[in-house]
Amino acid sequence: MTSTPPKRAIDYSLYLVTGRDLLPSGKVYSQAILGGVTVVQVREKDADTGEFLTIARATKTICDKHNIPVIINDRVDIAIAIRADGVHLGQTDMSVEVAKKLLPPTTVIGVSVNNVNQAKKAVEDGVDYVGIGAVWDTKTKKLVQPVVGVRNVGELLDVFAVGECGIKTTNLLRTLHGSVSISGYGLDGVAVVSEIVASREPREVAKELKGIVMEFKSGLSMSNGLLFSTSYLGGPVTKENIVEGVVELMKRVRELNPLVHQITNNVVATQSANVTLAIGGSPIMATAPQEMEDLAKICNSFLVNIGTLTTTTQEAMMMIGQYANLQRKPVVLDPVGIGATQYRKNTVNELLDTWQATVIKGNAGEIAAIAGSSEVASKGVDSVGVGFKDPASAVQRLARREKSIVVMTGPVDYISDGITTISLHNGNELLGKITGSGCITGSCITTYCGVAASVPSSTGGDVPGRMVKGDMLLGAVAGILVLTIAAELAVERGNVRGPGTFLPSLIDELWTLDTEEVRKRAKVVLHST
Ligand SMILES: Nc1ncnc2c1ncn2[C@@H]1O[C@H](COP(=O)(O)OP(=O)(O)OP(=O)(O)O)[C@@H](O)[C@H]1O
Ligand SMILES: Cc1ncsc1CCO
Repeated sequence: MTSTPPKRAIDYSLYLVTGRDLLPSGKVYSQAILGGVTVVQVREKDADTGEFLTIARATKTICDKHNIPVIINDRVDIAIAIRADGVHLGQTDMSVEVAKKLLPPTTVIGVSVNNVNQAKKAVEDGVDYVGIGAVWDTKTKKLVQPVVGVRNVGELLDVFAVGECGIKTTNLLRTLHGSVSISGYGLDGVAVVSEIVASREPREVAKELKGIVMEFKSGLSMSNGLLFSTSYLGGPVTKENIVEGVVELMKRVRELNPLVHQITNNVVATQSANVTLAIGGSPIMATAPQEMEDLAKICNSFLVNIGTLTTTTQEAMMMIGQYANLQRKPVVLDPVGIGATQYRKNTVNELLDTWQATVIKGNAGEIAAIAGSSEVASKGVDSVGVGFKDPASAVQRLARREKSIVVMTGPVDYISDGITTISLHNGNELLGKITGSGCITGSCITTYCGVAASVPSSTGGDVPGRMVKGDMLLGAVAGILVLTIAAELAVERGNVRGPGTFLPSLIDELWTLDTEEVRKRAKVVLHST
């Protein structure tokens, strides 16, 4: 009996797609490989057969020297001729079934997929890997299929795994993070074209890309795929640990006076800045796109509130989130009134497709609109009705889908990072009677998240590969608890006669809030979902 030799095991971490661009000297090639490229695909869409063969052979010679596998795009005959390690087939190329008949059984076969049905078909056909793409729009090739988008990759990963297109050093970590599937699968690697090929420093670029992929993969395996979970409260997640964590954050904000950038609406800008000051932060409300890059460098955290969206603020919002992701600093999204207009919906979708939100905060109507649920309706910026039947599950599901902390406000507030789900039962109904109480909640959350990164974990550090360091779940809890407990105190003081006198009293109580009061009053419930 003869047994078939095994296929070559391929490390897909950094998958370079190229062709003659890196030949003939081969120097750039070697540099890219030395920098960390783990597999090369030769893709030549315009070359005739003789030319393709020459390019493929030359590539194989260089890759063999470095023991790097070579995959041929589309041309099964060329793969056979040069004894390539694999073949990559597009949806309009030769079928997997026919390719398998022609190729030696040791040849790895990969397929490009763009949606779940194509991924399922590839698995049925018994391919060795799938390339999901294009994840971002790309100038490298004319796209014949729609862009998948980072937030939709996870759904495909639950079927199968690997890399993609349109990846750059600037969006790589966000791509990896945003693609984790609901059940915790991540990409095995990423396919890169122009970022390396068009670079003057291919070795350096490859090294940087490889470093990010490896850091992410190690974090994902350390956290059993739950990389987007951000709780490490210094021990088990208990009510006591949560409240002590909040107290620590209150002290930190007062000590560190974090700089908190806020693009917010013009209804609440002044009260948001005052609330930020009252809890110990330093607000800067800036909306010009031209200043976003500078602000991203100096601020601790960022709030994006779409309450009075304009084309200018929309542009600034697109920019600040990307810069925040690059700086690995927290960015909080408040999708005010998202259910009211198509413009708001489209903008929020575009923002979430472009950058990773650390926290998404909204009332029940806003959370339902983002989740695509019709269970809760909105009226303008307000939520209508009693809310979700199972609010804890609703926030947990959305947190998993968006890989972010989700906060849903209301008489009871629900918070989840996709793993831990908490409800908070403090507050006063006057909070529902002033405009912008949700918006100031966003300012508080952003301020505490800005210092959460600086609170060392007593469990011994952070999981590598996260978008931001620090316990962002705790930052979100702190924002809500501080505001709602201060509201209780403001009303109990006795000089509040209605919404008009409530707001200044609330700001006073935030200013003087004692950590002991928070320990005493915090009503925290942990949910097992
Ligand atoms: N009836 C209530 N009882 C106690 N706390 C409340 C009540 N209503 C709202 N809150 C608190 O007020 C804060 C804001 O929540 P709310 O859901 O009212 O925001 P919102 O609808 O987005 O507000 P806005 O659109 O005016 O900014 C939360 O911290 C929440 O706990
Ligand atoms: C009333 C209102 N309109 C746009 S933003 C805002 C503040 C409360 O969300």
